[in-house]
Amino acid sequence: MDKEKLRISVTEKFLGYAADLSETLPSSAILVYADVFPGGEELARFLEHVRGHRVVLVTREAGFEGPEGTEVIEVPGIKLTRLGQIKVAVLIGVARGLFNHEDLLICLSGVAESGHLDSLFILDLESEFEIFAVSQLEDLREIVRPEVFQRVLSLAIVLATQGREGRPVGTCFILGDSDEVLQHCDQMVINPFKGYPENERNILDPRLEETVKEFALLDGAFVIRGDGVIESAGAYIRTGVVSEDIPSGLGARHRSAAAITALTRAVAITVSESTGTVTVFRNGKIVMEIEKPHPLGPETEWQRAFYAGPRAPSEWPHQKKISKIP
Ligand SMILES: Nc1ncnc2c1ncn2[C@@H]1O[C@H](COP(=O)(O)OP(=O)(O)OP(=O)(O)O)[C@@H](O)[C@H]1O
Repeated sequence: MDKEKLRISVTEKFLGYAADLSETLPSSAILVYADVFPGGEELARFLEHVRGHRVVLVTREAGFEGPEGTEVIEVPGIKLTRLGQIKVAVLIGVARGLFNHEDLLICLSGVAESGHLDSLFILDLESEFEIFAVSQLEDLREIVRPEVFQRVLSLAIVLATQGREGRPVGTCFILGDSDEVLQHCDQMVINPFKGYPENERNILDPRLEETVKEFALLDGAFVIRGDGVIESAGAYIRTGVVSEDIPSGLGARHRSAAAITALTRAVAITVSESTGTVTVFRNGKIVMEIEKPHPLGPETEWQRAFYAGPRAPSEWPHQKKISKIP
């Protein structure tokens, strides 16, 4: 069989299963990893099929506008595992208020740049405690702007995956409730952000990316206000008095991150130097862990035949046509 046809037919089959399931299950949304499509045609047919259902497209492409009637979640431009992509998308969705613990999601994913969908997950957010404790983040918007959470999560994933100058990096970002957080912190080193005007130290400013990555090499944690202003880097969290809720077996960085979220309303995002795992903490609990993807081995003949690579959504030839679907 022609390789291109084979890839498209697998993707279409998965889209077909998802469409059938959306009729059978009381699902609240279908999440589709949009970057795997070789063109926009299959998606256009799918959207016609599932008209009336909520479809959320997940993409690594900045500024991508989905076809009319769809919502878009932008995930970091980093290759993640299939489940990793879904986890990050759900996490950002919850932080933005798009999903909550009552949602049942049908999720379609695939290997980044493979050009086809190959995985279907059904996630009942209330019961997926092994994957994420969604309810811990539902009030997050009250203290952290969603775009700040999204930005820091992306930075953490980039640091975890790429490290700095070829070396792994470990760090911790504490977001929100920063006045209270600072009450539990001492400086490990001189605070490099001290004295700068607020508009020059906001994490949403893309010009700060390299600075933040550089200061991630310092011992200690970043303390960031809910609106993105970085209050401190190199902060040491005093973890003397903490609740018993904190998971056992954590190292000092992860333990201090859990502790500060038990003591305040902040959310903490850690990057582990030893494993490359990104962990999100709230209320002293682990909300989600995103494992570092392992580098792929040499391609097999089957993979070469199959993984021809998709086009970016903006390059889809049918982008114009599908944008008309209500
Ligand atoms: N209380 C704390 N507050 C802020 N940072 C801390 C604290 N304790 C440890 N750290 C930071 O964590 C670093 C690593 O500590 P440790 O290896 O014990 O933690 P870990 O949780 O195992 O993290 P990793 O997985 O990154 O190794 C320390 O060098 C220090 O920079």
